[in-house]
Amino acid sequence: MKDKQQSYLFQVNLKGMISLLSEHLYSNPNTFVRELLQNGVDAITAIKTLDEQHIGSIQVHLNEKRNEAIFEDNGIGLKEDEIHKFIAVIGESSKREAFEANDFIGKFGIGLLSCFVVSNEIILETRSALADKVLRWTGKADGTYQLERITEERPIGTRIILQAKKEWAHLFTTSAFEKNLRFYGDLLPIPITLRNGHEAILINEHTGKWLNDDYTKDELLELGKSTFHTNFIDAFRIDAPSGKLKAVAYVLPYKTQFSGKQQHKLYLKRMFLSEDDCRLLPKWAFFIRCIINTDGLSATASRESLMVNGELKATQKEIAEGIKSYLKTIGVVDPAIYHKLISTHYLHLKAIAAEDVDLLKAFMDDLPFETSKGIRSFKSIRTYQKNIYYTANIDDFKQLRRIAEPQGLMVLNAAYTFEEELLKKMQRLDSALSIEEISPVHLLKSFRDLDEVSANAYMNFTEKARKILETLNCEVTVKRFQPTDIPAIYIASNVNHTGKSSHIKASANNPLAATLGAFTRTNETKPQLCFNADNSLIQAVFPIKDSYVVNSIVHILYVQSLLLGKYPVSDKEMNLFNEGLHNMLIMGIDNFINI
Ligand SMILES: Nc1ncnc2c1ncn2[C@@H]1O[C@H](COP(=O)(O)OP(=O)(O)OP(=O)(O)O)[C@@H](O)[C@H]1O
Repeated sequence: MKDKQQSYLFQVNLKGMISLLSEHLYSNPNTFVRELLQNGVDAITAIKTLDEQHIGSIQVHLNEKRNEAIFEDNGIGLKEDEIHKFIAVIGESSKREAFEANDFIGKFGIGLLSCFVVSNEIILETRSALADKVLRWTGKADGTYQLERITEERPIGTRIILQAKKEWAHLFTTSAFEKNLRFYGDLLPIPITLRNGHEAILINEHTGKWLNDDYTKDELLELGKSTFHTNFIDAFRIDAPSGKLKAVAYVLPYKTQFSGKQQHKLYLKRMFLSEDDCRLLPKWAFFIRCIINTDGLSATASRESLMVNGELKATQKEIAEGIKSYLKTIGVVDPAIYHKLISTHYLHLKAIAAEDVDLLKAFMDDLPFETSKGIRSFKSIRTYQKNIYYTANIDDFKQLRRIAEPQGLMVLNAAYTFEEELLKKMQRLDSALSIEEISPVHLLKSFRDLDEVSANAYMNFTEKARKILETLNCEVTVKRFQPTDIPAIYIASNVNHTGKSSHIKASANNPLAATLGAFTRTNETKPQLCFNADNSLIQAVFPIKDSYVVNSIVHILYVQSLLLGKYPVSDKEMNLFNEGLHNMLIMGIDNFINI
């Protein structure tokens, strides 16, 4: 090597490059159908710059016996120098630098190579609108090509002739071609005809009418039904000028998850691009399906997604605004649809309302929430009582819902995503609202202590009960609480040393027992049995002095409270219960109650 710096040119392994671009860039062997349609459309767009009145058409001739397909367009064609320059140079495109570049679908100069996936060679026969010669170019996957002149008379335009490789012969049938031509070309503005012998099928007869703003709502819904095989709740239009984008959005008639793939139909310059929304829709719009056409956004080279750039981001915002503005007005425009929308998609609406104040205002009153009195709209919750109480987790809600009822409280379950956020935002919006988080501890504080006289009167019983339950590692308390028909509540401890950790797990099923279980979470380390001094049975048993009787009653009430709280009961506890019951039966109630 000499000292002086020298420049070298990269070398390209042509065969490798063709294989890379044709076989590995595109995920689908049918891509050639799209690429050839697109070249035909672009060639017709180009000839229209010479003759505005030109009526373009694309014919696909199929010869199933010979596994041959010919794509024929009456577009601008190619001159000899253009063939050398654009067809034979990979990555060169006549469309990129053209004045009307934005009108063309292609730009990368590689699309034609997709034909090598299904065919060993590509034959292109063409007559340019700007020259008389009819030329045939034959390109092979090894990177060689021949160019010859043919004498046959030809109209202006281009034919691409492909012979299917054996393994792809099944794609060269009328049914496969019809399906693929429709899939990619159903929105193209140039008529595409599939011909097989005498048979001629027009591929895109009625398409694209929805792009006209005069299409009615019923027609849009019909289009949605035939495209997605779904009877949608509603259809509305979205315009996004940044992406020169027009879309019809459809509201799904069933609940959807917050994740999972949604099917859409995305077209770029009316050529089908993807069933994915290519990030155009906001992440919360799971309840929406769209048919979209964009004339202003760019595809990636594989033409299977959109390039993420400034226009795409601006378009995303405009689409999100479009959906939101529909949602904000639908209640006024069509109350029936508004209520259907809420009852089907309230979870998604809550997600949107959590990030958009206007939507929060528009929807909040009608959004449903789970409460201790069943599912209620926010409006009915806020009109039911002065203060709105909510729990931020499901366990607290389960614990509170039964016990809140007798206290005359409605408790709202705000454990689901967004709900607490919604409530807090509502509070900020409307200072007249009083929204407060509540927990079992709060409610327990509302349980009244006994006055000194009652406490002394019940001391004897309480002490006895304390001793009895000591062996079961359980504390005893006495309070006054609602509902009065409940004699005692078992309060689980969540600390393992009690040996009753399994009780705590099961407690979520029982609001009462679990309520008090939560109480112990604060400082208590032992479970408790809380007697209700307002309960008539407890009032009757408190004065009993007989230790034998008290023993039986305490065991029965203890196990009954466990069962009530849906806590598991051990064999030992069950035996105590049975024993107690047995004793009571033997004694006969009149023999031991001092009344
Ligand atoms: N049917 C046709 N009529 C006229 N010119 C054509 C036709 N098909 C291809 N060409 C020419 O061949 C060039 C290369 O085509 P190719 O499909 O490989 O790439 P492209 O369409 O330019 O871009 P892209 O890779 O984005 O599709 C085109 O730019 C165009 O000049």
